[in-house]
Amino acid sequence: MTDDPPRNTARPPGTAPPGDGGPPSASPPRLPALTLSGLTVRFAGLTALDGVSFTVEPGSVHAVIGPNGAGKSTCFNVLSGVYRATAGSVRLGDTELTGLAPHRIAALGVARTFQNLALPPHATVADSMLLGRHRLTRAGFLASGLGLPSAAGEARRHRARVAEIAEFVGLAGDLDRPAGTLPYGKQKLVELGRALCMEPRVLLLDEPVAGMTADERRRTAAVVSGVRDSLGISIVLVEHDMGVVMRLADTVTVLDFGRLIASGPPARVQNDPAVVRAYLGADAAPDPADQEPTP
Ligand SMILES: Nc1ncnc2c1ncn2[C@@H]1O[C@H](COP(=O)(O)OP(=O)(O)OP(=O)(O)O)[C@@H](O)[C@H]1O
Repeated sequence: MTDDPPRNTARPPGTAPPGDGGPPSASPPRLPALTLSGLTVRFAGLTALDGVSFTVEPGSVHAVIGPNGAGKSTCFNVLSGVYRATAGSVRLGDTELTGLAPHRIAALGVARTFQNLALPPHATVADSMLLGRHRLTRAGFLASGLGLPSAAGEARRHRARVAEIAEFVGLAGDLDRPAGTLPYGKQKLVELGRALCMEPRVLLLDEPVAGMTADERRRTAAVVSGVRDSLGISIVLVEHDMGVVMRLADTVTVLDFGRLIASGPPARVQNDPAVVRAYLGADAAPDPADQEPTP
């Protein structure tokens, strides 16, 4: 893969995607913040998330990091509706997401990618990405089945939007290839493209660069920052690659044993003694409480 930044050929979210019917608007509406308040998840005696609260500001990249077992995936699974919170809430703007089924949360504009590839193995890149437009499709089963002009027109508009998004993520030349035959890094970009095809307001990225070569990591990081900068979509990023986290994130929240131990700009969080201790062990950084007071 090359390392060119993505070209801004995609329309911002909320500006009438093809097939969605509404008028295009010149300036995108202000996107809502995603707010987690006191989020707690317990599994039979184990507290995987313990009263976690933070806000993902609109149009920002918010990384959630922490050692293995810290609760990052649990947090993602609650945000996307796969797990139910034991207590606390998740809101997108004024809309309560807590307890909604995954498809309802997706319909409200929260899209996610998965840690492991979840692409249909034989489908082309274009068809895999079209799956992301399912909820925006208006033509009924009958109209599509009978090949009515209205359905054909809508299908054409969806394919045009898929082509725009493919260009944005750097897959314009791969649309007709079976997704399963592409290099791993490009397959992950197909997943990202499919999530963008949902015209999301919030994108949840679960370890987007895991298993990639250095080149693929750079390319994917450039696409992710393009999604924020050009499309204004809020991104929640769970990622173990600290280089990518520090480069991309506007805010970093650190979890450890299900608790939030630090949250703030990357440079500050990186030097937080509690974070250093969580990653490197109890002896790695002095606890300020243990230090002799200076005379
Ligand atoms: N469905 C489940 N049932 C029981 N325990 C679970 C379940 N999902 C997660 N856990 C437990 O909750 C804790 C947090 O797990 P989680 O997968 O959220 O951590 P993580 O930070 O994503 O870890 P990793 O970086 O290894 O993926 C762990 O102790 C894990 O074993």
